[in-house]
Amino acid sequence: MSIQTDDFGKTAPRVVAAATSSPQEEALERALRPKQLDDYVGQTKAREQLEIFIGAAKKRNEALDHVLLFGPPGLGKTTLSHIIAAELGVNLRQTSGPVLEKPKDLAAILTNLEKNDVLFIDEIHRLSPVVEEILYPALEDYQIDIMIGEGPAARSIKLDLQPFTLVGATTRAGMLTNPLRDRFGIVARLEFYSDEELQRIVTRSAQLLNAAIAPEGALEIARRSRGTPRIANRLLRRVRDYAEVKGDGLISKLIADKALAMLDVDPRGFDLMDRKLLEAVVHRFDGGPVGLDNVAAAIGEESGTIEDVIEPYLIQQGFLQRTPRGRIATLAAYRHLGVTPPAKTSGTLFDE
Ligand SMILES: Nc1ncnc2c1ncn2[C@@H]1O[C@H](COP(=O)(O)OP(=O)(O)OP(=O)(O)O)[C@@H](O)[C@H]1O
Ligand SMILES: [Mg+2]
Repeated sequence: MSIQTDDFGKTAPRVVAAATSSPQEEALERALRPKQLDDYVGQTKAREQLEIFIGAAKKRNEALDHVLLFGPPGLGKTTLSHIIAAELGVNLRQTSGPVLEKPKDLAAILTNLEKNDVLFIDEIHRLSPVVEEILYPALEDYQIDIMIGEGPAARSIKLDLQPFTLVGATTRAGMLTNPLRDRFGIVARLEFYSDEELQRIVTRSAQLLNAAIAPEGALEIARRSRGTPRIANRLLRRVRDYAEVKGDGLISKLIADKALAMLDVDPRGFDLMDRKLLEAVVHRFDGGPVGLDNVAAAIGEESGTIEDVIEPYLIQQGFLQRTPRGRIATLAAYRHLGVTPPAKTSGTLFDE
């Protein structure tokens, strides 16, 4: 039994560069997904760690320690979980936090795992407390307590499980309960990719899609993908269409540039929502600091989406700062919008 995990609870309002994927896109993504650690570009730290721990677990014929993968959408958490199972040479069971409604849903999956299998729970921060409860002894002692029968005749029995590895993925590590977080032996934070890494991903994907691409064309797509492989692959497909209709099929820098401009992806890779957010902070809140909820109301977006999907890249790129008093637009944000920054600037406000 494997469970589809599509888009539970994820909002994907952005047409151009939403980092979350739609069900149709899932199928396309599967085709482009690297299958081995060697093909997994970037994330050097996470990859090196996993290489060692996977090697050691295999040598001892033991289950790999439980792994928590966290980071913004589209950076390769699901991909990495599949690779972990493939490298270990074991089965992968896939489910997600919101799908597991009752303890028995999880119990059914756990009791069916074979020795050293990988159980992948996506959006693990959305597990219900009662389900999480039965996960603790499973993770620690490979045992679960389940209730048999109902009413006065009900009793709890202990079941032994096969040793297994839980791979949990989340965009919000902060929302995990402490007892759950503490049970992961390996914690890997996925980072935004560099232009060069994304260029390699785009080039590889173009090959798989049989699309002709110039290195500068691949770089142009890479530079405008918000550090995110999912977006890079998505832009590649759109640019390929453009190249076929408006050009001779080759994805050159010029073609990529024109296609991306048509798609409203600006030279920094920001899309409409990114610009809307920066504009709101700059124009409506005088550059901040402004609280997340106020920004959310101003741009008509859920605060969770802003926090998980939109702002991490803006912060990483130095266009926005997250402070205890709220969000602040940096000098780079003013420049990007072509707005003159206010004359009076406190020192901390604009250190880039
Ligand atoms: N390191 C990588 N090398 C090559 N391609 C990658 C890499 N990481 C991700 N990709 C590509 O990006 C796509 C999206 O990755 P993936 O689905 O694993 O992201 P995710 O982190 O699970 O996102 P979400 O949080 O939305 O579930 C994959 O289809 C894959 O083709
Ligand atoms: Mg995923």
